[in-house]
Amino acid sequence: MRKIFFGGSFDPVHIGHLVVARDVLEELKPDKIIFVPAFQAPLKEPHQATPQERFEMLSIATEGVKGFEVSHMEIKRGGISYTVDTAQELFINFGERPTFLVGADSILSLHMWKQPQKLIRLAVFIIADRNKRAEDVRNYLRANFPELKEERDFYILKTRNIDVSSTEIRNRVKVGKSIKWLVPESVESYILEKGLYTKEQLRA
Ligand SMILES: Nc1ncnc2c1ncn2[C@@H]1O[C@H](COP(=O)(O)OP(=O)(O)OP(=O)(O)O)[C@@H](O)[C@H]1O
Ligand SMILES: O=C(O)c1ccc[n+]([C@@H]2O[C@H](COP(=O)([O-])O)[C@@H](O)[C@H]2O)c1
Repeated sequence: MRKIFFGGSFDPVHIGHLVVARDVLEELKPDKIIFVPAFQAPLKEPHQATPQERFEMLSIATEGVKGFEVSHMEIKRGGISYTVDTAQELFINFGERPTFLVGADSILSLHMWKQPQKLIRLAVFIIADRNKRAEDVRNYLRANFPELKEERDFYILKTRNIDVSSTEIRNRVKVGKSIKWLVPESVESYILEKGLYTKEQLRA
């Protein structure tokens, strides 16, 4: 496995994203994990930070980490960032099924994604078993996509469970609660510089 693509809104990137990517890097030893910030994630409200800001936060958070990269392919494409379109683009460029890393919570909505039947033929999924949901994921995939075979079309990988989401971070910011330690330290000065959140909201 040479490259693993990790899509998301990353609004903002948080330590949960970095820990899961690190666990997958150590376990599967791909050449690269490539973070792919969406221009606009499907099934989500418009993002708070701009695509450029989310790309830059990711670049700062992953700077100097061997094996981590950030791609602007979905930002460049614009519009709604459907994974099937990204998979198709990668398939054409590399001539093989691309591998996507997704959290267990996200894969459980696969039936609502654009052209899921086409997507599952085009791509392979590494599913990060967050919150011990491996059995839920297996049952869900068996019921909705019986043609998928574990260890061929999808892999379920145990990762550390860091209980944080970008929504929680944005909600904490709204009520003036600290987000220190939830976002990578290296991103804090960017956040302040861009006025995304205030100094008080980053306090320890
Ligand atoms: N704490 C976490 N641990 C493991 N995986 C995570 C974690 N948070 C998000 N992910 C996964 O990272 C990917 C990108 O997620 P995204 O950027 O949308 O973050 P999020 O924190 O889930 O955002 P939101 O709260 O806005 O839904 C998804 O596949 C998601 O399941
Ligand atoms: O293609 C779709 O219809 C689709 C629907 C929901 C989510 N996704 C992708 O799944 C990844 C995780 O997204 P999310 O919203 O579950 O955090 C991200 O790369 C999204 O673009 C893709």
